[in-house]
Amino acid sequence: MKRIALLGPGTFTEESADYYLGRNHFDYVNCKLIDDVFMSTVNGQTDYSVIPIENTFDGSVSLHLDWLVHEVELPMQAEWVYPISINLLGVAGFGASLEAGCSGLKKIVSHGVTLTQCRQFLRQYLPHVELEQVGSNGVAARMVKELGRSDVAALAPASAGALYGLHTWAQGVQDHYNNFTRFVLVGSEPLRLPEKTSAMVKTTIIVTLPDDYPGGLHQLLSAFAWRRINLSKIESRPTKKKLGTYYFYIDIEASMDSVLLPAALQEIEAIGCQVRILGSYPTYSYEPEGSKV
Ligand SMILES: O=C(O)C(=O)C[C@]1(C(=O)O)C=C[C@@H](O)C=C1
Repeated sequence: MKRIALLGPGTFTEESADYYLGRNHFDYVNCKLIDDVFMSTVNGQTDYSVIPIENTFDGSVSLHLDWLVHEVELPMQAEWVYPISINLLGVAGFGASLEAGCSGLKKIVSHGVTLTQCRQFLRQYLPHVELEQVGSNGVAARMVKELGRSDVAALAPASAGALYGLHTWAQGVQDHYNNFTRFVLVGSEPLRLPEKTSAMVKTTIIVTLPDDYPGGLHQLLSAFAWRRINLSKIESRPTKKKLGTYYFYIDIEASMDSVLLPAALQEIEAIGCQVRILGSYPTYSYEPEGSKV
């Protein structure tokens, strides 16, 4: 069985892995912090890591992209998206309805990204409550269970409530209904997900321009444009070498096995750009009741 490192248990990452990987072919290795997730595959304790990299509303998870670019050499081998439905979970007791302001509730624990995804909800219903960030939503739910205090609650997935026997005070409290997170599976060997069909192969690259000069980015993009290769994402990120210097993180809707993409990358290198390929990998879509996202 392949070993998969992920934030867990009781996290959205774990829920998404259950949907896309399942437990028949994979052993999950639970980690408390994202650093441990990355390092377990780097150190060979696991074959792959599952990493959340982007959310519909928060955009890129910068810390995780930075890990992939600066800290580790773990190629991307698959990508999937998963819906994020956030619940308010607690031990029985604070009891008052949300409309009444849950007046007994003093503290909410959650992952920072999840707190951001519930900002309007928190402002509207729980403005008096102290917020505490922890390394994952699973850790948040476990804390609430262990504390056993009715004035502390977690924002976490339904699976965390089931795992720790918590009461669900409110369901789907994220500010936006259409809330999805994109995850990548990284590791040294290619992997086709069992029983899932990939819609497309994508390639992710990092490009550094030789210099800051007029039209540099235009020149880079034209290598894709005239070949009619679609880019689904481009983001500039700091090189971390000097303030005001950037590289481009680019998702391309084409495979490195195609004829056109390697030629485009050669052209970009010929104009002096540095190109690093983070992965060329199948993407998988969430299909609720047969309809594709
Ligand atoms: O803590 C969790 O539940 C996670 O899986 C982590 C994580 C993240 O790091 O972005 C994953 C998806 C959600 O958007 C919020 C948190």
